[in-house]
Amino acid sequence: MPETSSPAPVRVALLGCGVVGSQVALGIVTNPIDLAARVGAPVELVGIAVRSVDQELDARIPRALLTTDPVELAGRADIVVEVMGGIEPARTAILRALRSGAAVVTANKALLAQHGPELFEAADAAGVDLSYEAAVAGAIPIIRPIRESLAGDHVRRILGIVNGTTNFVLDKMASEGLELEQAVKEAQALGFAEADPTADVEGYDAAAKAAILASLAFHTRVSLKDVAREGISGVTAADVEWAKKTGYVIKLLAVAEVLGKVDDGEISVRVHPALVPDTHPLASVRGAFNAVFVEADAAGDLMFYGQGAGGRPTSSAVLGDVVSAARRRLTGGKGLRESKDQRFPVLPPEAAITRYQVRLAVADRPGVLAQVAGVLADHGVSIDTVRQASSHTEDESGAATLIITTHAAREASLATTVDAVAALESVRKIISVLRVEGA
Ligand SMILES: NC(=O)C1=CN([C@@H]2O[C@H](COP(=O)(O)OP(=O)(O)OC[C@H]3O[C@@H](n4cnc5c(N)ncnc54)[C@H](O)[C@@H]3O)[C@@H](O)[C@H]2O)C=CC1
Ligand SMILES: N[C@@H](CC=O)C(=O)O
Ligand code: NA
Repeated sequence: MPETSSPAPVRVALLGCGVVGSQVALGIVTNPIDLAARVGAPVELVGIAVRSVDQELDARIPRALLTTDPVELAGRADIVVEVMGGIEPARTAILRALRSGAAVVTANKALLAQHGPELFEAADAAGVDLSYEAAVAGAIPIIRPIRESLAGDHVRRILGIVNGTTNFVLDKMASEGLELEQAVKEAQALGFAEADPTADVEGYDAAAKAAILASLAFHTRVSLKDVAREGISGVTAADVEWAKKTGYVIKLLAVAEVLGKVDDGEISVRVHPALVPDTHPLASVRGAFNAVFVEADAAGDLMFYGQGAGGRPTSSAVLGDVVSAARRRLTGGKGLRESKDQRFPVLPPEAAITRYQVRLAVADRPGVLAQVAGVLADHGVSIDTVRQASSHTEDESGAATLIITTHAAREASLATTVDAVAALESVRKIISVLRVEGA
């Protein structure tokens, strides 16, 4: 019988062995036969970069692979998996890997949203893959569907719950009446939160993911600084309670949409807490789960749902990218190029079109509602619904509460209108202003 030579192993370097990295390592070391069968060659873990070689490690992960030099390790592998987080040394290590001809798999949305162009150019120049399925919505396959499956369609709008921590926190506030800080601590203990949870709470993590999704969906480079961002630290227990009473739930949403012609318009990309009707599919997304709702011209509405955070779920997306990159390594061919030919202008935040629900405390006397409605009309903002709660509310004693929901208008005119309403003598206080999406 002729002797067939077995293919050389595909060498994988793992940069980071924390919540995600440890699960990736376990996926490789505990599953070698399956991985080899899927790839067509053995997959060999050649090193693991960590901050300290004394860090806790699952006994199945060989300690001998540990190093504290991620940049050096990045130069001696066929595939480099970056799950350290942060900007440096992740950026330098990835550039080193790409320039040495290695494919890179990363979960680092913060890095991609800030330094994407430099990294994609290095990947294009080397003709290798730079894959990042885990960077948006953890385990949910969303990068590949938008980048590849929908590449022949026009995406009009993306509405996503893309941060597990804040969804978990808002859910805990609504269902168990927990305070925000207490719920954040639980999310940290469960491994959902970023190293600094401010990135989750203040919407930076979701904004980075929104930039990545918008870039792919609209074939335009969108970076973190293009995304209007507001986190959930201003959301109160009373907001959550009123949302429920008025038929909504509060979600931190990432919104990316084309305004105007689908192939020649302008795009708006933003992250903010929003009231979502309790009948909308996104309203039923609980805990740390994520969901991305995509509206495309030909495909219509699509929804992608699953675990958006956590070590094991996220490792599924990382390992999927590793298998794809390893297969390409074996079969040959260049990595996928970045698609950035459309160049839609990105609108400033004030040009976004949205709806507001304004909750305000007003003097409890006749004629006040008409006054407030008059100000809205003067500013060309039309009212969808008004609700008046009984006097002596919890928000302001001796006052009545008005809850006004507007029709869609430019963000700038809605903001000016709220200022004009606040200036009325009969208005004691604007208690909260929340945007309404998905209605
Ligand atoms: N935890 C999650 O649910 C998800 C995390 N991600 C992303 O995955 C990446 C990693 O996140 P986690 O695993 O949660 O972080 P982690 O903090 O649990 O782990 C980080 C690992 O990288 C190592 N590391 C950090 N800086 C290093 C340096 N300078 N040199 C050598 N090693 C270094 C640490 O020793 C640790 O092993 C981040 O980019 C994060 O945004 C993405 C999706 C979900
Ligand atoms: N901190 C992030 C982790 C996944 O990207 C989140 O909470 O979603
Ligand atoms: Na994903």
